[in-house]
Amino acid sequence: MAEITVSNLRHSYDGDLSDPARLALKGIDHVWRDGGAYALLGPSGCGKSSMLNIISGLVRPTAGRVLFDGRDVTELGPEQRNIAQVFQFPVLYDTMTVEQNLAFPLRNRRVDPGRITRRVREVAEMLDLGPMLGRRAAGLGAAEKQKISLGRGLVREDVAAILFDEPLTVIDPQVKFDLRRKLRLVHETLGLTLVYVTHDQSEALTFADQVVVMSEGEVVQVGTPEELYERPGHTFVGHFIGSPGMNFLPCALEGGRIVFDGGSLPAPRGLAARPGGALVLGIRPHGLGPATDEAEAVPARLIDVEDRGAFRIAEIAIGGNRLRMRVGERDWLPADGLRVAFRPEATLLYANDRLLEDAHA
Ligand SMILES: Nc1ncnc2c1ncn2[C@@H]1O[C@H](COP(=O)(O)OP(=O)(O)OP(=O)(O)O)[C@@H](O)[C@H]1O
Repeated sequence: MAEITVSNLRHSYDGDLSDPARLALKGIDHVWRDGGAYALLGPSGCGKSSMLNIISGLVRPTAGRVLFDGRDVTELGPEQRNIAQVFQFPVLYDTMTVEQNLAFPLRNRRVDPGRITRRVREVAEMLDLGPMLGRRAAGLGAAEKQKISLGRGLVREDVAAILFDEPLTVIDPQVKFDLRRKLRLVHETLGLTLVYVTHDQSEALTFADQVVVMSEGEVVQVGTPEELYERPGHTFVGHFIGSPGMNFLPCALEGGRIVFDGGSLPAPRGLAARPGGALVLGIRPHGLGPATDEAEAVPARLIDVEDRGAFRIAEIAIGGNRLRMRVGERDWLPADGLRVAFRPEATLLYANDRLLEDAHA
Protein backbone atom coordinates (compact mmCIF):
# COMPACT_ATOMS: atom_id res chain seq x y z
CA MET A 1 0.00 0.00 0.00
CA ALA A 2 1.12 3.54 -0.59
CA GLU A 3 0.50 7.10 0.43
CA ILE A 4 -1.07 8.81 -2.56
CA THR A 5 -0.60 12.53 -3.07
CA VAL A 6 -2.35 14.61 -5.69
CA SER A 7 -0.82 18.01 -6.17
CA ASN A 8 -2.48 20.99 -7.86
CA LEU A 9 -4.55 18.63 -9.99
CA ARG A 10 -6.43 20.35 -12.78
CA HIS A 11 -8.35 18.59 -15.46
CA SER A 12 -10.30 19.60 -18.53
CA TYR A 13 -11.63 16.90 -20.87
CA ASP A 14 -10.90 19.11 -23.89
CA GLY A 15 -7.42 20.00 -22.62
CA ASP A 16 -8.27 23.70 -22.31
CA LEU A 17 -7.45 25.16 -18.89
CA SER A 18 -8.22 28.78 -19.78
CA ASP A 19 -11.72 28.88 -18.24
CA PRO A 20 -11.50 27.71 -14.58
CA ALA A 21 -15.29 27.51 -14.29
CA ARG A 22 -15.40 24.71 -16.89
CA LEU A 23 -12.73 22.46 -15.34
CA ALA A 24 -13.71 18.98 -14.12
CA LEU A 25 -11.02 19.39 -11.40
CA LYS A 26 -9.99 22.88 -10.34
CA GLY A 27 -6.62 22.57 -8.60
CA ILE A 28 -6.86 19.81 -6.00
CA ASP A 29 -4.24 19.12 -3.33
CA HIS A 30 -4.84 16.08 -1.19
CA VAL A 31 -2.97 13.25 0.53
CA TRP A 32 -4.57 9.82 0.79
CA ARG A 33 -2.82 8.34 3.82
CA ASP A 34 -1.44 4.79 3.62
CA GLY A 35 -3.98 2.39 5.15
CA GLY A 36 -6.82 4.93 5.33
CA ALA A 37 -10.48 4.17 4.63
CA TYR A 38 -11.71 7.13 2.63
CA ALA A 39 -15.01 8.04 1.08
CA LEU A 40 -15.04 10.48 -1.81
CA LEU A 41 -18.47 12.08 -1.57
CA GLY A 42 -20.27 14.61 -3.74
CA PRO A 43 -23.20 15.07 -6.11
CA SER A 44 -23.24 13.79 -9.67
CA GLY A 45 -20.79 15.64 -11.91
CA CYS A 46 -18.61 17.08 -9.11
CA GLY A 47 -15.50 15.25 -10.37
CA LYS A 48 -15.30 12.09 -8.22
CA SER A 49 -14.78 9.63 -11.08
CA SER A 50 -12.31 12.00 -12.73
CA MET A 51 -10.26 12.07 -9.53
CA LEU A 52 -10.41 8.25 -9.20
CA ASN A 53 -9.45 7.64 -12.83
CA ILE A 54 -6.53 10.05 -12.51
CA ILE A 55 -5.28 8.15 -9.44
CA SER A 56 -5.57 4.81 -11.24
CA GLY A 57 -3.97 6.16 -14.41
CA LEU A 58 -7.00 5.64 -16.68
CA VAL A 59 -7.07 9.42 -17.24
CA ARG A 60 -4.01 11.69 -17.49
CA PRO A 61 -4.53 15.03 -15.71
CA THR A 62 -4.25 18.15 -17.86
CA ALA A 63 -2.03 19.67 -15.15
CA GLY A 64 -0.70 18.68 -11.74
CA ARG A 65 1.02 15.61 -10.34
CA VAL A 66 0.18 12.24 -8.79
CA LEU A 67 2.72 10.76 -6.36
CA PHE A 68 2.80 7.25 -4.85
CA ASP A 69 5.01 7.30 -1.75
CA GLY A 70 6.69 10.42 -3.13
CA ARG A 71 7.37 8.86 -6.55
CA ASP A 72 5.91 10.78 -9.48
CA VAL A 73 3.58 8.42 -11.40
CA THR A 74 1.69 11.07 -13.38
CA GLU A 75 2.98 9.79 -16.72
CA LEU A 76 2.54 6.07 -15.92
CA GLY A 77 -0.34 3.98 -17.27
CA PRO A 78 -2.70 1.90 -15.10
CA GLU A 79 -0.72 -1.35 -15.44
CA GLN A 80 2.42 0.32 -14.03
CA ARG A 81 0.60 1.79 -11.03
CA ASN A 82 -0.66 -1.30 -9.28
CA ILE A 83 -4.09 -0.04 -8.36
CA ALA A 84 -7.16 -2.24 -8.05
CA GLN A 85 -10.41 -0.66 -9.16
CA VAL A 86 -13.95 -1.94 -8.57
CA PHE A 87 -16.67 -0.44 -10.74
CA GLN A 88 -20.41 0.05 -10.41
CA PHE A 89 -21.21 -3.09 -12.39
CA PRO A 90 -19.60 -6.50 -11.81
CA VAL A 91 -16.55 -7.21 -13.94
CA LEU A 92 -15.96 -10.96 -14.01
CA TYR A 93 -15.84 -14.03 -16.23
CA ASP A 94 -19.21 -15.78 -16.32
CA THR A 95 -17.79 -19.10 -17.48
CA MET A 96 -15.25 -19.32 -14.64
CA THR A 97 -16.03 -20.51 -11.13
CA VAL A 98 -16.07 -18.08 -8.21
CA GLU A 99 -12.67 -19.41 -7.13
CA GLN A 100 -11.16 -18.97 -10.60
CA ASN A 101 -12.54 -15.43 -10.79
CA LEU A 102 -11.02 -14.52 -7.44
CA ALA A 103 -7.71 -16.13 -8.33
CA PHE A 104 -7.51 -14.49 -11.76
CA PRO A 105 -5.72 -11.23 -10.78
CA LEU A 106 -3.11 -13.31 -8.89
CA ARG A 107 -2.61 -15.98 -11.60
CA ASN A 108 -2.17 -13.14 -14.06
CA ARG A 109 0.75 -11.91 -11.96
CA ARG A 110 2.20 -15.40 -11.59
CA VAL A 111 1.79 -15.52 -7.82
CA ASP A 112 2.81 -18.81 -6.22
CA PRO A 113 -0.18 -21.29 -6.43
CA GLY A 114 -0.07 -22.08 -2.69
CA ARG A 115 -0.33 -18.40 -1.87
CA ILE A 116 -3.16 -17.95 -4.37
CA THR A 117 -5.19 -20.69 -2.69
CA ARG A 118 -4.61 -19.22 0.78
CA ARG A 119 -5.44 -15.67 -0.25
CA VAL A 120 -8.53 -16.63 -2.26
CA ARG A 121 -9.88 -18.59 0.71
CA GLU A 122 -9.14 -15.74 3.11
CA VAL A 123 -10.95 -13.15 0.98
CA ALA A 124 -13.82 -15.55 0.15
CA GLU A 125 -14.27 -16.16 3.87
CA MET A 126 -14.46 -12.43 4.63
CA LEU A 127 -17.08 -11.88 1.94
CA ASP A 128 -19.08 -15.02 2.75
CA LEU A 129 -18.23 -16.51 -0.65
CA GLY A 130 -16.62 -19.63 0.85
CA PRO A 131 -19.55 -22.00 0.25
CA MET A 132 -19.86 -21.04 -3.42
CA LEU A 133 -16.22 -21.16 -4.53
CA GLY A 134 -16.89 -24.09 -6.87
CA ARG A 135 -19.93 -22.55 -8.58
CA ARG A 136 -19.88 -20.88 -11.97
CA ALA A 137 -20.36 -17.11 -11.82
CA ALA A 138 -23.00 -17.25 -14.59
CA GLY A 139 -25.69 -18.67 -12.30
CA LEU A 140 -25.27 -16.13 -9.49
CA GLY A 141 -27.36 -13.06 -8.60
CA ALA A 142 -26.26 -9.40 -8.92
CA ALA A 143 -25.20 -9.09 -5.27
CA GLU A 144 -23.02 -12.25 -5.39
CA LYS A 145 -21.47 -11.15 -8.66
CA GLN A 146 -20.61 -7.76 -7.21
CA LYS A 147 -19.15 -9.48 -4.14
CA ILE A 148 -16.86 -11.39 -6.48
CA SER A 149 -15.84 -8.10 -8.11
CA LEU A 150 -15.06 -6.70 -4.66
CA GLY A 151 -13.11 -9.88 -3.89
CA ARG A 152 -11.09 -9.54 -7.11
CA GLY A 153 -10.14 -6.05 -5.94
CA LEU A 154 -9.17 -7.28 -2.51
CA VAL A 155 -7.10 -10.40 -3.32
CA ARG A 156 -3.96 -8.63 -4.46
CA GLU A 157 -1.62 -7.83 -1.60
CA ASP A 158 0.78 -5.67 -3.57
CA VAL A 159 -1.59 -2.90 -4.69
CA ALA A 160 -1.02 0.76 -3.82
CA ALA A 161 -4.74 1.23 -3.14
CA ILE A 162 -8.16 -0.17 -3.94
CA LEU A 163 -10.57 2.25 -5.55
CA PHE A 164 -14.31 1.63 -5.47
CA ASP A 165 -16.48 3.62 -7.88
CA GLU A 166 -20.05 3.48 -6.53
CA PRO A 167 -19.71 -0.30 -6.13
CA LEU A 168 -23.02 -0.92 -4.37
CA THR A 169 -25.37 1.02 -6.67
CA VAL A 170 -26.91 -2.11 -8.17
CA ILE A 171 -27.31 -3.89 -4.82
CA ASP A 172 -30.55 -3.78 -2.82
CA PRO A 173 -30.50 -1.82 0.47
CA GLN A 174 -30.30 -4.69 2.99
CA VAL A 175 -27.45 -6.45 1.17
CA LYS A 176 -25.78 -3.07 0.71
CA PHE A 177 -25.70 -2.53 4.46
CA ASP A 178 -24.20 -5.97 4.93
CA LEU A 179 -21.55 -5.50 2.25
CA ARG A 180 -20.52 -2.11 3.59
CA ARG A 181 -20.01 -3.64 7.01
CA LYS A 182 -17.93 -6.42 5.42
CA LEU A 183 -15.77 -3.92 3.57
CA ARG A 184 -15.09 -2.12 6.84
CA LEU A 185 -14.13 -5.43 8.41
CA VAL A 186 -11.84 -6.22 5.50
CA HIS A 187 -10.23 -2.81 5.94
CA GLU A 188 -9.66 -3.42 9.65
CA THR A 189 -8.25 -6.90 9.01
CA LEU A 190 -6.04 -6.19 6.00
CA GLY A 191 -5.12 -2.51 6.58
CA LEU A 192 -5.60 -1.61 2.91
CA THR A 193 -5.85 1.92 1.52
CA LEU A 194 -9.43 2.17 0.32
CA VAL A 195 -11.06 5.01 -1.56
CA TYR A 196 -14.79 4.61 -1.92
CA VAL A 197 -16.65 6.92 -4.29
CA THR A 198 -20.29 7.62 -3.63
CA HIS A 199 -22.92 10.34 -3.93
CA ASP A 200 -24.82 8.80 -1.01
CA GLN A 201 -24.01 10.45 2.32
CA SER A 202 -25.11 7.51 4.47
CA GLU A 203 -22.79 5.20 2.51
CA ALA A 204 -19.89 7.60 2.95
CA LEU A 205 -20.51 8.26 6.63
CA THR A 206 -20.85 4.59 7.58
CA PHE A 207 -17.89 3.38 5.56
CA ALA A 208 -15.11 5.91 6.01
CA ASP A 209 -12.69 7.12 8.66
CA GLN A 210 -12.19 10.23 6.56
CA VAL A 211 -14.67 11.69 4.12
CA VAL A 212 -13.43 13.88 1.27
CA VAL A 213 -16.31 16.07 0.12
CA MET A 214 -16.22 17.44 -3.42
CA SER A 215 -18.34 20.08 -5.07
CA GLU A 216 -17.93 21.49 -8.59
CA GLY A 217 -14.40 20.18 -9.15
CA GLU A 218 -13.06 21.18 -5.74
CA VAL A 219 -12.46 19.45 -2.41
CA VAL A 220 -14.48 21.54 0.01
CA GLN A 221 -13.77 19.61 3.24
CA VAL A 222 -11.92 16.56 4.51
CA GLY A 223 -12.95 15.24 7.89
CA THR A 224 -14.38 12.47 10.02
CA PRO A 225 -18.12 11.87 9.66
CA GLU A 226 -18.60 13.61 13.02
CA GLU A 227 -16.60 16.68 12.00
CA LEU A 228 -18.57 17.01 8.78
CA TYR A 229 -21.80 16.79 10.68
CA GLU A 230 -20.97 18.96 13.70
CA ARG A 231 -18.73 21.56 12.07
CA PRO A 232 -19.25 21.75 8.31
CA GLY A 233 -16.29 23.69 6.93
CA HIS A 234 -18.29 24.93 3.96
CA THR A 235 -21.98 25.77 3.52
CA PHE A 236 -22.14 23.11 0.78
CA VAL A 237 -21.21 20.41 3.34
CA GLY A 238 -23.85 21.69 5.79
CA HIS A 239 -26.45 21.59 3.07
CA PHE A 240 -25.40 18.27 1.47
CA ILE A 241 -24.88 16.24 4.67
CA GLY A 242 -27.72 15.66 7.11
CA SER A 243 -31.39 15.04 6.51
CA PRO A 244 -32.67 17.65 6.50
CA GLY A 245 -29.51 19.71 5.94
CA MET A 246 -28.23 22.71 7.86
CA ASN A 247 -30.31 25.89 8.14
CA PHE A 248 -28.72 29.09 6.84
CA LEU A 249 -29.73 32.65 7.69
CA PRO A 250 -28.14 35.69 6.02
CA CYS A 251 -26.88 37.90 8.86
CA ALA A 252 -24.66 40.82 9.90
CA LEU A 253 -22.56 41.62 12.97
CA GLU A 254 -23.79 44.73 14.76
CA GLY A 255 -22.94 45.97 18.24
CA GLY A 256 -21.65 42.60 19.45
CA ARG A 257 -24.65 40.70 18.09
CA ILE A 258 -25.46 38.52 15.10
CA VAL A 259 -28.44 40.23 13.54
CA PHE A 260 -30.76 38.50 11.06
CA ASP A 261 -34.24 39.06 9.73
CA GLY A 262 -36.54 38.35 12.67
CA GLY A 263 -34.03 38.35 15.53
CA SER A 264 -30.53 38.53 16.94
CA LEU A 265 -28.11 36.51 19.08
CA PRO A 266 -24.89 37.32 20.93
CA ALA A 267 -21.89 37.35 18.59
CA PRO A 268 -19.20 34.70 19.12
CA ARG A 269 -16.60 35.71 21.67
CA GLY A 270 -13.65 34.38 19.65
CA LEU A 271 -14.36 36.47 16.60
CA ALA A 272 -11.25 38.67 16.45
CA ALA A 273 -11.73 40.64 13.25
CA ARG A 274 -14.88 41.61 11.47
CA PRO A 275 -15.14 39.10 8.62
CA GLY A 276 -15.48 40.37 5.08
CA GLY A 277 -17.84 38.92 2.49
CA ALA A 278 -21.38 37.60 2.68
CA LEU A 279 -22.08 36.41 6.21
CA VAL A 280 -24.52 33.62 7.06
CA LEU A 281 -25.42 31.88 10.28
CA GLY A 282 -25.57 28.09 9.99
CA ILE A 283 -27.35 25.81 12.44
CA ARG A 284 -28.34 22.14 12.24
CA PRO A 285 -31.99 21.25 12.95
CA HIS A 286 -30.90 19.60 16.22
CA GLY A 287 -29.20 22.84 17.32
CA LEU A 288 -32.62 24.52 17.53
CA GLY A 289 -35.33 23.85 20.08
CA PRO A 290 -38.42 25.40 21.61
CA ALA A 291 -37.14 27.82 24.31
CA THR A 292 -37.92 26.94 27.89
CA ASP A 293 -36.34 29.51 30.14
CA GLU A 294 -33.44 30.66 27.92
CA ALA A 295 -32.80 34.39 28.09
CA GLU A 296 -31.73 34.41 24.44
CA ALA A 297 -34.58 33.15 22.32
CA VAL A 298 -36.02 34.27 19.01
CA PRO A 299 -39.72 34.57 18.17
CA ALA A 300 -40.80 32.12 15.47
CA ARG A 301 -43.90 30.99 13.65
CA LEU A 302 -44.77 27.31 13.37
CA ILE A 303 -45.59 26.32 9.79
CA ASP A 304 -45.71 22.54 9.74
CA VAL A 305 -44.61 19.45 11.63
CA GLU A 306 -43.43 16.22 10.04
CA ASP A 307 -43.33 12.99 12.02
CA ARG A 308 -40.10 11.02 11.52
CA GLY A 309 -40.81 8.20 13.94
CA ALA A 310 -38.53 8.73 16.95
CA PHE A 311 -38.52 12.52 16.46
CA ARG A 312 -40.31 15.28 14.56
CA ILE A 313 -39.11 17.97 12.18
CA ALA A 314 -40.85 21.30 12.64
CA GLU A 315 -40.78 23.81 9.84
CA ILE A 316 -40.65 27.30 11.30
CA ALA A 317 -40.32 30.88 10.07
CA ILE A 318 -38.07 33.45 11.73
CA GLY A 319 -38.71 36.74 9.94
CA GLY A 320 -38.40 35.86 6.26
CA ASN A 321 -36.21 32.80 6.95
CA ARG A 322 -37.57 29.26 6.76
CA LEU A 323 -35.85 26.78 9.10
CA ARG A 324 -36.14 23.14 10.13
CA MET A 325 -36.03 22.32 13.83
CA ARG A 326 -35.69 18.83 15.26
CA VAL A 327 -38.01 18.20 18.22
CA GLY A 328 -38.70 15.23 20.43
CA GLU A 329 -41.99 13.37 20.26
CA ARG A 330 -43.19 14.93 23.50
CA ASP A 331 -41.83 18.49 23.09
CA TRP A 332 -44.61 21.06 23.27
CA LEU A 333 -44.88 23.32 20.22
CA PRO A 334 -47.27 26.26 20.80
CA ALA A 335 -49.18 27.39 17.74
CA ASP A 336 -48.85 30.98 19.03
CA GLY A 337 -45.96 32.62 20.83
CA LEU A 338 -43.31 30.04 19.85
CA ARG A 339 -39.81 31.09 20.89
CA VAL A 340 -36.79 29.24 19.60
CA ALA A 341 -33.42 28.77 21.34
CA PHE A 342 -30.19 28.40 19.32
CA ARG A 343 -27.70 26.03 20.98
CA PRO A 344 -24.57 28.26 21.20
CA GLU A 345 -22.03 25.52 20.29
CA ALA A 346 -24.14 24.57 17.24
CA THR A 347 -24.43 28.17 16.02
CA LEU A 348 -21.78 28.65 13.33
CA LEU A 349 -20.86 31.61 11.16
CA TYR A 350 -19.80 31.43 7.52
CA ALA A 351 -18.19 34.18 5.44
CA ASN A 352 -18.24 33.61 1.69
CA ASP A 353 -19.39 30.02 2.38
CA ARG A 354 -16.34 29.18 4.57
CA LEU A 355 -16.68 28.46 8.29
CA LEU A 356 -15.14 31.12 10.53
CA GLU A 357 -13.12 28.68 12.58
CA ASP A 358 -13.12 30.45 15.94
CA ALA A 359 -16.62 31.67 15.56
CA HIS A 360 -19.08 29.89 17.73
CA ALA A 361 -20.81 31.57 20.58
N1 LIG B 1 -15.14 11.49 -20.75
C1 LIG B 1 -15.58 12.73 -20.53
N2 LIG B 1 -15.62 13.66 -21.50
C2 LIG B 1 -16.05 14.92 -21.27
N3 LIG B 1 -16.48 15.35 -20.09
C3 LIG B 1 -16.49 14.48 -19.07
C4 LIG B 1 -16.04 13.12 -19.22
N4 LIG B 1 -16.15 12.49 -18.02
C5 LIG B 1 -16.64 13.41 -17.17
N5 LIG B 1 -16.84 14.60 -17.78
C6 LIG B 1 -17.34 15.84 -17.15
O1 LIG B 1 -16.47 16.17 -16.07
C7 LIG B 1 -17.22 16.62 -14.93
C8 LIG B 1 -16.93 15.71 -13.76
O2 LIG B 1 -17.46 14.42 -14.04
P1 LIG B 1 -17.19 13.12 -13.15
O3 LIG B 1 -17.74 11.93 -13.89
O4 LIG B 1 -15.78 13.09 -12.74
O5 LIG B 1 -18.10 13.45 -11.89
P2 LIG B 1 -18.74 12.45 -10.83
O6 LIG B 1 -18.79 13.21 -9.57
O7 LIG B 1 -18.00 11.16 -10.83
O8 LIG B 1 -20.19 12.25 -11.40
P3 LIG B 1 -21.05 10.90 -11.50
O9 LIG B 1 -21.36 10.50 -10.09
O10 LIG B 1 -22.26 11.35 -12.27
O11 LIG B 1 -20.19 9.93 -12.26
C9 LIG B 1 -18.67 16.63 -15.37
O12 LIG B 1 -18.98 17.94 -15.79
C10 LIG B 1 -18.71 15.67 -16.54
O13 LIG B 1 -19.72 16.00 -17.44
